[in-house]
Amino acid sequence: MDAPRRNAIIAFGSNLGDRVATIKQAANEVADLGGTVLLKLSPLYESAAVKPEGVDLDAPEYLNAVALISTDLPPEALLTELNGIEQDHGRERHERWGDRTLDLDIIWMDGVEMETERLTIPHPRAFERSFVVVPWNDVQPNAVVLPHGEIAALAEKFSNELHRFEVSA
Ligand SMILES: Nc1ncnc2c1ncn2[C@@H]1O[C@H](COP(=O)(O)OP(=O)(O)OP(=O)(O)O)[C@@H](O)[C@H]1O
Ligand SMILES: Nc1nc2c(c(=O)[nH]1)N=C(CO)CN2
Repeated sequence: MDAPRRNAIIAFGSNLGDRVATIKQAANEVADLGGTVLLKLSPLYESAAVKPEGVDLDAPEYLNAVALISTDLPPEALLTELNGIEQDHGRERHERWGDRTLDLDIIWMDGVEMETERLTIPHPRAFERSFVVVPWNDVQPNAVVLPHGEIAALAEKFSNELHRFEVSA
């Protein structure tokens, strides 16, 4: 039987190195994954780094974006592929929420609710993050994820916490 094909939201974050190039390349690499189509990529947004102690204005600022994809990869296989792309972009893990060249998270997959040691979907912290919710609303403005509600309403609430990052041609 064919593997089920699902839409999913992938979040991109970068606050080290050439952030624009890294996110653009990573989006192309996600689009090139087997069984996967990139349906929409949001604009880039810039925001201060959120650390476990709160917003850190001394840390390099983040660029964030999200992609709406369609994929027949099962969740764990998709995570493995995303972790590989992070590694290819020099991702190092030191402390929690530490500065990074590239972070790729699975935010949501249609019809998937799971919590294992390796993977929680929907991403448990996504709905309190302006840098996820605002670009998510750009690519999927009709999304509703219970119990959180309409992504458009959450995005409206958070819209003053970050700004669009214009990339020159
Ligand atoms: N939905 C998810 N998407 C990506 N990774 C996840 C998810 N759920 C659980 N994980 C696990 O989280 C681990 C740590 O990921 P990572 O180091 O990128 O965390 P982080 O980005 O610093 O923090 P946060 O999870 O709050 O965004 C990953 O190795 C992965 O196994
Ligand atoms: N502004 C911003 N802050 C963060 C981000 C991020 O993507 N953007 N990611 C984190 C861990 O995933 C922690 N803090």
